[in-house]
Amino acid sequence: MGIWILNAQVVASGNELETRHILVEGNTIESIIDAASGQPDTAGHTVVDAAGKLLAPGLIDMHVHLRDPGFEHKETIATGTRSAARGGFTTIACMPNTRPVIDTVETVQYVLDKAKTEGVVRVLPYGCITKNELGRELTDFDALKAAGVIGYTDDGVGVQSAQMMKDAMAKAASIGLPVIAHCEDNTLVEGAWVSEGAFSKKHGLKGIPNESEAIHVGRDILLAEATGVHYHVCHVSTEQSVRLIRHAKQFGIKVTAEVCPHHLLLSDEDIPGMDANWKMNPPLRTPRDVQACIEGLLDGTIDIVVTDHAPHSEEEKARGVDLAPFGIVGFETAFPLLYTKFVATGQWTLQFLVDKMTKLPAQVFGLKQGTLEVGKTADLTIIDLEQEKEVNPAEFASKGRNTPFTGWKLKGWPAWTMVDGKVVWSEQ
Ligand SMILES: NC(=O)N[C@@H](CC(=O)O)C(=O)O
Ligand SMILES: [Zn+2]
Ligand SMILES: [Zn+2]
Repeated sequence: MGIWILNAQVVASGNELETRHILVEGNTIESIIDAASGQPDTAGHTVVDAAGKLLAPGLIDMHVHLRDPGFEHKETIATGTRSAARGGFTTIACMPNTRPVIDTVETVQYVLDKAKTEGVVRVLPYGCITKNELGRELTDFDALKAAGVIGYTDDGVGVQSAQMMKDAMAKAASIGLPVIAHCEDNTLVEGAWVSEGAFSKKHGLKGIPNESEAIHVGRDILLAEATGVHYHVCHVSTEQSVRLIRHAKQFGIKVTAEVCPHHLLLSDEDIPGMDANWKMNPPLRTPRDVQACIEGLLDGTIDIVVTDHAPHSEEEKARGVDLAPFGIVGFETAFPLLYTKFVATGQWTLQFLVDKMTKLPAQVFGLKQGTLEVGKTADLTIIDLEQEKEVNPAEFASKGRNTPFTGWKLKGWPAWTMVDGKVVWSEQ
């Protein structure tokens, strides 16, 4: 007995949709048939009616924070993966800035075990570049790889020493895994929480300059060229970073990059006041930077979209902008935000958005998921492109409520998520 998904709208190309019936048996996509050839015999099978809704490969998010172990008051693997499922994600890659950080085989094992027993989506862990993310000593890359990490990163902080980064890249290159970099030069940031721009000027605040990010991007591109590593840039937010990555790609350097919905949709000029739900790292930059990120995504300089889902407790976010931690949640608003603001407005095709969240992340990180094909594992997402509702953090499956998008009226809400042939979330 399998599951027939009937009358699903699948992306053909551009904005063109085709109606398909899809049979899932066990954990596999058994057949995909053209609806024009008639209704299949569904006797003995479960039927899911997807009429009028988009069926896409399960969304993939290569940059998320699950907070487990150590910060379970912010999120757990159980709540974080449910939040991901609700956002239409079926594969997520989690950052190692937990407590303890993911810098030992035991912690990798803990995350993988917990994901298997309590998680509802695929969880791929990253391991730290340096022990405790302190930037002083490299972790055991070989042991972490054997334990199952898919790349190395000190996300949350930048690797300050160029020599340390070069050693990390050389080692990662020798064992065929990528280095994923949070790009931030601490000496240029010191205590600021917003970028240098209209908001910081208006309020007389010290601003974070664009160079604090781009200086690392430039440095690391040169180190990637020297070592031959696959270098992936986290949460690109500045015009200068986009320019450097574009140039590096033209030179054939193995660099890839990601951008978050908030850096495509918000600038520092949108910050309403001293509200920590608008505090994230990197900060919201100027409208010019937002434009550069959009252009970078459109011309392929930026390869993929990620959420950087970064839940914090309400109590932590209420400490005031100086003391509150950086970060906003992202799983449950990512697709509706980008669909409503870029696809429904005619700026991007639906195919472009779906590819940036499925096929391309799979390609960049060498995953077998990300496409809709017979014989593949059934990781699927049904999205209601027409349903319109307001962002309401009280409805989130995440423990985090920290979002600047509260009250935004959006379309394109995920309605049903399947991982490995099992329905892990359904609107009804
Ligand atoms: N993005 C954030 O603002 N915060 C992240 C860290 C990070 O992604 O650098 C976090 O762990 O909270
Ligand atoms: Zn980061
Ligand atoms: Zn992050």
